[in-house]
Amino acid sequence: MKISYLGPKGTFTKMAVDALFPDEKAYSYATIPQCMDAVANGEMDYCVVPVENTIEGTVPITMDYLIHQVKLPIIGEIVIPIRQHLLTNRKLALHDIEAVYSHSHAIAQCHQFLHTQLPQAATHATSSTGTAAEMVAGMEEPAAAIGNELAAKEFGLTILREDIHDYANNHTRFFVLAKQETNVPATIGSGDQRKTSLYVTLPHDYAGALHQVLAAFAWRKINMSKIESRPMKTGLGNYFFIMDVSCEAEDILFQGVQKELAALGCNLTVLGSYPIHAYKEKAGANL
Ligand SMILES: O=C(O)C(=O)C[C@]1(C(=O)O)C=C[C@@H](O)C=C1
Repeated sequence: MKISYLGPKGTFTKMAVDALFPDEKAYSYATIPQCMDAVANGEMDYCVVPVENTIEGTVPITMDYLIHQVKLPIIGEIVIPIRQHLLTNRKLALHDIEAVYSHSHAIAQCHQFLHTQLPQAATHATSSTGTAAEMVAGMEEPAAAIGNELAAKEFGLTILREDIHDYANNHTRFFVLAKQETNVPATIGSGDQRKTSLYVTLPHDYAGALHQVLAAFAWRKINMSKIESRPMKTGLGNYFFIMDVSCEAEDILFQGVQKELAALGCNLTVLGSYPIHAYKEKAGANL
């Protein structure tokens, strides 16, 4: 089994891969779209991609690429705790740090820390937190990376400040994508708890359109755990809606929703029905 993930080493995505596929070979790619392409073109069996963070919300590149570019079913989900640390290649005083490197989502999770503790430092977005750690490891100038303990270990960095994310409850949700709906690998979980992700486009803009969509789920008592609007990229004000619901796409009630929305002229596309992996933090792990 081959799994692609956002590399190089020491990324949060790698932590998710290690939890989901402890015994499989994982291959690092430089970007999230490259991870997905590798599954679409058959190089890899699965990819693990970040989709949503407690502090910063959706990872737009993942959802946009999944919906507009590659059609890969979601076959699993994992949520892992995120601890952001300030990493340097030597002992430095905070006021001497001139630049901070990290993934844009990691920088966004630490805005307040950067604003109050490192006002002099320029921030630079990198393709992942692992890339930032790798870059900072080789720098002469006083710079820091934002990343996890795994990255500190992999690249021999010092943790100058621990837990610099602005809100204590910091978690990121990851999807497992496959080329087609398959038997889900046992480590992802067969789970009693399952979800379906989908998106809905409205036929046109009219009063109560979204209300009608929501009502189709509501009166069938299908619980919706997330709804988000994303631009259709066709013109200002044109949006579609991504939703997560707590049932299977095969559920008779869900099929009723599909029929009702079709009758209203809406388009409902299922992105996947999948189990939720129960993440267990390793005892003593500082991750
Ligand atoms: O850069 C990493 O370490 C990643 O795995 C990417 C990513 C993300 O895109 O949200 C994953 C988890 C954290 O929220 C920060 C960054």
